[in-house]
Amino acid sequence: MTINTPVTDARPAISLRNVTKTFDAGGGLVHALDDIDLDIAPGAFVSLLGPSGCGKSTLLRVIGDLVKPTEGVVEVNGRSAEAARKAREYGMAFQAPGLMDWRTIRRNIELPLQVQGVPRNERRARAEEMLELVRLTGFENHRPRQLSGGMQQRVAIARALAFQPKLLLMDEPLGALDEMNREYLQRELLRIWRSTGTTIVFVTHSVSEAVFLSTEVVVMSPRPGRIADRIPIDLPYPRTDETRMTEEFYHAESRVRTALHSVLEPVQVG
Ligand SMILES: Nc1ncnc2c1ncn2[C@@H]1O[C@H](COP(=O)(O)OP(=O)(O)OP(=O)(O)O)[C@@H](O)[C@H]1O
Repeated sequence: MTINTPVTDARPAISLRNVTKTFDAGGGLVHALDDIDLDIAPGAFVSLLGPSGCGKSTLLRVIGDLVKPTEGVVEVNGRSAEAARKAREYGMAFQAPGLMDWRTIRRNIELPLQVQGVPRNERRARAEEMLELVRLTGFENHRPRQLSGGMQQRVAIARALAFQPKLLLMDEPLGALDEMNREYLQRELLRIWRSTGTTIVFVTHSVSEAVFLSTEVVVMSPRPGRIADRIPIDLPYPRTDETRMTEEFYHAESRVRTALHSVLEPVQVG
C-alpha cells in the first residue's frame, strides 16, 4: 500500500460534521460556511477550489483551529481541532512566506522548534534535514531578502515541515509566483509530500494546479460556502510535466472546470 492510496476503513485524518461559520461583519452577518461535511483520509492531498469568497480560507482556518466554527464538529486524527493544534499536529504555509529578515534561513526554519523548546543541536540537525528536503542546502546563512520569491516559499515550506506535522495546511502558497517557478514548486511539493506522507489541504484558484497536485479536488460554491462537488483525481503518481500534457490530465481538468462553472453565478447584465 502506498501513502497516496486513501485507506477507506481507517479513521479520517480530518473529519468535519455539519460545520457552519457565520461572521458578524459589523454591517450584518456573513454566512461563510454552511453545513460542511468532509472526511479527508490520512496521506491525502486535497485541494479546495472555488470562486472568490466561497469560504476556502475559512474552511482551512476552521480545520487549523485558527477560526472556531459557529456550529458543528471538527476532528483531527480523532481529537478536537484545538487539541490537535495544541499538540502541534499542523504545519501552515500561506501566500506570503512570512519570513523574518533579521534571522538567517536556518534560524527561520528553526523558529517553530525553538518555540517548542527543542534543544539547539536537535534544532540544527532538523533544519539541515529540511534544507536538504527543499534543496536549499548552502543557503542556510543567507537572509530571506537574498533569496528569490520561489526560494523564500521553499523556506516557508521547510519551516512548516520542521516539526514533522501530520497535517500541512496551505493557503495559496504558490499564488504569488511566476508560472515557471510555480510549476517547479508544484513538482517539489509533490516530491516532499510523497517522501513525508503528510496529509495536505491546499487552497488554490488554479484548476490545473489543483488537478496536478491532488488526490481529490473539493469544489466549493459561494453565499453561503458549501461543498458543491468532490472530484477524485485518479492520475498516477509520480506526476511530471509530461502528465500535464496527457489526455487523462485534460479530462480531469475539464471535469473540475465544469464543476467550477456550475457554481459560478451568471454575469449580471444591465
Ligand atoms: N474575519 C472575518 N470577518 C468577517 N467576514 C469574514 C472574515 N473572514 C472571512 N470573511 C468573509 O467570509 C467569506 C468567505 O471568505 P474566505 O476568505 O474564506 O473566502 P475564500 O474563498 O478564501 O476567498 P478568496 O478566494 O478571495 O481568498 C467572505 O464573504 C469573507 O468576506
